[in-house]
Amino acid sequence: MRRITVFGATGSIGESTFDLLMRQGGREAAQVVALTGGRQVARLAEQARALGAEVAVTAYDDCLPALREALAGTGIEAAAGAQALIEAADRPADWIMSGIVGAAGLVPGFRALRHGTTLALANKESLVTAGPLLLAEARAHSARILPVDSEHSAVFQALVGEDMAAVERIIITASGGAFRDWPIEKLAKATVAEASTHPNWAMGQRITIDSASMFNKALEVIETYEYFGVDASKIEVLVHPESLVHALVGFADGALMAHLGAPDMRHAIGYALNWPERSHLPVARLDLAQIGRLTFRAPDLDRFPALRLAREVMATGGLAGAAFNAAKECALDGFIASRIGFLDMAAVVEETLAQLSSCGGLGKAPGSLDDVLHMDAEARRVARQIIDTRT
Ligand SMILES: NC(=O)C1=CN([C@@H]2O[C@H](COP(=O)(O)OP(=O)(O)OC[C@H]3O[C@@H](n4cnc5c(N)ncnc54)[C@H](OP(=O)(O)O)[C@@H]3O)[C@@H](O)[C@H]2O)C=CC1
Ligand SMILES: CC(=O)[C@@H](O)[C@H](O)COP(=O)(O)O
Ligand SMILES: [Mn+2]
Repeated sequence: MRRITVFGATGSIGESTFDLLMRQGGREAAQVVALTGGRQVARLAEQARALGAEVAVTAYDDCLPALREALAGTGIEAAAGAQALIEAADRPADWIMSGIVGAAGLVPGFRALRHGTTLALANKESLVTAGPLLLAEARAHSARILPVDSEHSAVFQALVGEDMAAVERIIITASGGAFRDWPIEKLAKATVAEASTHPNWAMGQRITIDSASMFNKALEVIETYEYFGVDASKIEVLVHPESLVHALVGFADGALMAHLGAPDMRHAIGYALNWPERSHLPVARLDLAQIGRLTFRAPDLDRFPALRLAREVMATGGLAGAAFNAAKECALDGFIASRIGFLDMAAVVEETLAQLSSCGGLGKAPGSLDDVLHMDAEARRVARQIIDTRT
C-alpha cells in the first residue's frame, strides 16, 4: 500500500486532502504515516483515528497533552514541536502533502525530499523562499515535486507532453480577491473581516487576506518563476473574477492552452494524488452554456502594489524571495492584529526590502537552507521594527 503523510492536515488544504483519502478508501487503500496540525488537536486526533495514522504531530509543545489525551488507547503515537515535524518527514512515505501555511512549511517539506518522496506542494512559500535549493534537493534524491496551487497545477497539466522551449508565456489568473472593485480610498479602511472573505474559494484566513491584497498572486508569480524556470518577462497575471480558468500557457505557434475547472482544491490535490493517472474526482462539472460568459481584465498595479514588488524580487533574485515572504507574513500578522491598515501591508514589505537592500546581500544566492532561514529571521526583525514605528 502507498504510504502517505499530510503536513497541515487540519487546514483547508489538509481537510480537502483528508476528504479525498477517505473517499479513495481511507485506511484500506493507503498506509497513513503521519498527520500534522497546529492548535486544532481534537480534529487532528479525529483524522488520525479515521485514517489509522502511525503518528499525529502538533506543531506546538503546549498542545501535546491534549493530543495525547485525544489519542489515548488508540495506539497512535503523539508528538509535538519543530523536531517532531522533522521526524515525521523522516518517516518513509511515497506521497506527502505539504499543506502547512507560511514559511513554517519549508523545513519539513525540504527534509522529506531527501527520502526520494513525491511532494505535493501546496505550500507556495517553499518555492518563493528557497526555490533553487528545493528543486536541487529533489533532483539530488530523485524526489518529485508536484504543484498543488491551483494555477500551477493548471500550468503543469497544460504542459504535459510539451517542449518548454516552445513556451512563449504563462498566464496565471487572479480572482481579484475581496476588494477587486474597491477604490483605493476605501481600501485604506478595509477591515480584517472584510478581507477574510473570498469571492470564490474557501481557504484559510491568511491566504484569503493575501488574495485580497494580491500578495497571494505576487507569491504565485514568483512560484511560477521558480517552479517552471521561465524568464520573468514570460509570466503574466490576468484578473478573471469567475475563477474558472486557472491558468493558460501560450506557445510559439500562438496557441493558448487553458485549464478550466470548478473552484475546488480537490481537483489540484486529486490530480497530484492520482498522478500520472486521472481518476474520478468529486468536483462539480462546469456547464459552460449555463455559465455563458467568462471575463478577463488587466490587474491594477496602483491599487495592488504587491504585483510590482514581485517583479522587483525576481529581478533581485537570491534571498529576496525569503525576505519578501517573511516581511509579508509579519505585515499580515500586523493587519490581522489591527496594528496596521490594509494598504500598510505593501508599504511595510517595500520598506523592509529597501532597508535590507541597502545593507547588501539581498541578491546573494543562498548556499544552504540556513542562509534562507537567517534572511527570514532578519526580514521579520526589520519588518516588525517598521510596524512598531507605524503604530
Ligand atoms: N487553502 C487553499 O485553497 C490553498 C492553499 N494554498 C497554500 O497551502 C498552504 C496551506 O493553506 P491553507 O490550507 O489555506 O491554510 P490553513 O490556515 O487553513 O491551514 C494551515 C495548516 O497548517 C497548520 N499550521 C499553522 N501554523 C503552523 C506552524 N507554524 N507550523 C506547523 N503547522 C502549522 C495548521 O494547523 P491548525 O489549523 O491545527 O492550527 C493547519 O493544519 C499555504 O501555503 C497556502 O498558500 C495554495 C492554494 C490554495
Ligand atoms: C485556490 C488557489 O490556488 C488560490 O491560491 C487562489 O488562487 C486564490 O485566489 P486569488 O486568485 O484570488 O488569489
Ligand atoms: Mn493559487
